Amino acid sequence: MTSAWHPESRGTLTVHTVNPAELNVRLAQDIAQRLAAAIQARGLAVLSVSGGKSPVALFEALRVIDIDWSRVRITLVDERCVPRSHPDSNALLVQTHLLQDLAAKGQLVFMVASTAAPLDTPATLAKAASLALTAAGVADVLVLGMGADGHTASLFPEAPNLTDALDLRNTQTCVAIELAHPPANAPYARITQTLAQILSARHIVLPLFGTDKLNTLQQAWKQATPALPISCVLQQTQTPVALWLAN
Ligand SMILES: O=C(O)[C@H](O)[C@@H](O)[C@H](O)[C@H](O)COP(=O)(O)O
Repeated sequence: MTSAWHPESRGTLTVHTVNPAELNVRLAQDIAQRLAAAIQARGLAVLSVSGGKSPVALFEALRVIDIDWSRVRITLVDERCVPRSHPDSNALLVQTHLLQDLAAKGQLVFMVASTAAPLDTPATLAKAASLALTAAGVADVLVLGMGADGHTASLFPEAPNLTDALDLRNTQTCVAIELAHPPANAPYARITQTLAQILSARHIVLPLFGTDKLNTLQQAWKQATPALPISCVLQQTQTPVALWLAN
């Protein structure tokens, strides 16, 4: 973000600009409060999380907060098509950093991304993940990340089926994404919630650190464009979105 640009809250989009050292703790508290309120209201809560590196500190801050984790169902916003024991598996990331602590043991409904069954293809994994998402129910909180290229979840600008995945009339909840040139740090086929599924959440949070991402955010702030899939989340007015920015 250029120093002159500070996004302001607008409509269903709330901006929290926070001291970087406090951001994950404050966001974890906000998420925990929302999950506790959902448990109070409906007897259970659903938390849907993205992978990547950014959420690790958030998961560590979240897992020590004392809510009734046995009533929390956790799903993945997206997953790499690797075994769940693979170091780049988002499922493993959640298992390692969020569920490590007893207090965070929860009823896990995971998007299935294990290649345990050798015949599993990204398409069959996406189907299995759709079933898991349906079983979990509407996400009370959905945590997004964003790449400097403007992707979110595994909705990458160059995904061959991006138009379908962004089409709000698409009734699929999860689709396979197979990129001709996947990111070097995670060169895998993926499965991802569709935009419609992401926006079915009751509340979306997007924590962002780093100037490169804030510069991308500034572009996405202007208009919705498939060239920056995150812009389709920022420009919609159906679902509350909270941006948590490090100042
Ligand atoms: O599986 C993934 O990689 C994530 O779901 C992805 O969408 C992530 O949120 C962004 O790529 C940002 O990743 P970082 O937090 O590592 O920058």
